[in-house]
Amino acid sequence: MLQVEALHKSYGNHVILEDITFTLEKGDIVGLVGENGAGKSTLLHILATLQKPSKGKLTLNGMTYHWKSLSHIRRQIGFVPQEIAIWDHLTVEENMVFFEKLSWKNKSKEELQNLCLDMKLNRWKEPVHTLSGGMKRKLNLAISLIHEPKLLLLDEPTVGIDLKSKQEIASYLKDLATKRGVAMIYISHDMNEIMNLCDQVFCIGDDSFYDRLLTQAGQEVIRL
Ligand SMILES: Nc1ncnc2c1ncn2[C@@H]1O[C@H](COP(=O)(O)OP(=O)(O)OP(=O)(O)O)[C@@H](O)[C@H]1O
Repeated sequence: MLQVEALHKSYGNHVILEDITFTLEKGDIVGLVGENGAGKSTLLHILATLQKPSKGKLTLNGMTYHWKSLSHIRRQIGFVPQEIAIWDHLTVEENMVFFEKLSWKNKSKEELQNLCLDMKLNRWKEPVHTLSGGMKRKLNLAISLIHEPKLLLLDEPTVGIDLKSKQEIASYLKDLATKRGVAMIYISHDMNEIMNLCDQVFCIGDDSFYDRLLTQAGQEVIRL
């Protein structure tokens, strides 16, 4: 479903991503790990169409990323950014309705509320500024799923979320992958979370620390 061919990204002389090539199939859940500054968020931002690569070809479900016209690609992508991107002064309900209006799918309030409940968030009528950090992350996740994306890109989505909710969200995401064929790329520094959730793991950056750690633990690792 997703093909990434010979992707490069530089800022001036600073090469961040060099010759990245990989393929993702429907329902794949792939971890993306590497040390701070390895380029994980940069790669996810490019896949999410938020940054342009310096070179390389990207194809999603047969459609090539054309950087002047990305709406068809964007419809298929859900992105959970590292920074929480929600309206603090609105309630959970108002945030969900706001983002539903921006999306191209029509969802009833009941469906939107159920999505929050799937993320273990039950503060429907409460203003976001009264929520804990972990609850805001749950809302961030629920928002990314409103338009039923085919490819879900998650940048450290569960930082600060309690362990029980984390495990419940992981099983929800696994269901999305197996039942609806959603493919996911999941950045985390939590190797237990990565090993619990992901079928295989992509490692980037110069340091092979993660490769060794995960291989020793029996995880399938691919160095990009
Ligand atoms: N707009 C920018 N201009 C110049 N350099 C940038 C810019 N954005 C990111 N970088 C650099 O690109 C490199 C990769 O950053 P990126 O955020 O992708 O790393 P990361 O692997 O996600 O790190 P972390 O684990 O800390 O989140 C870093 O060296 C960073 O300083």
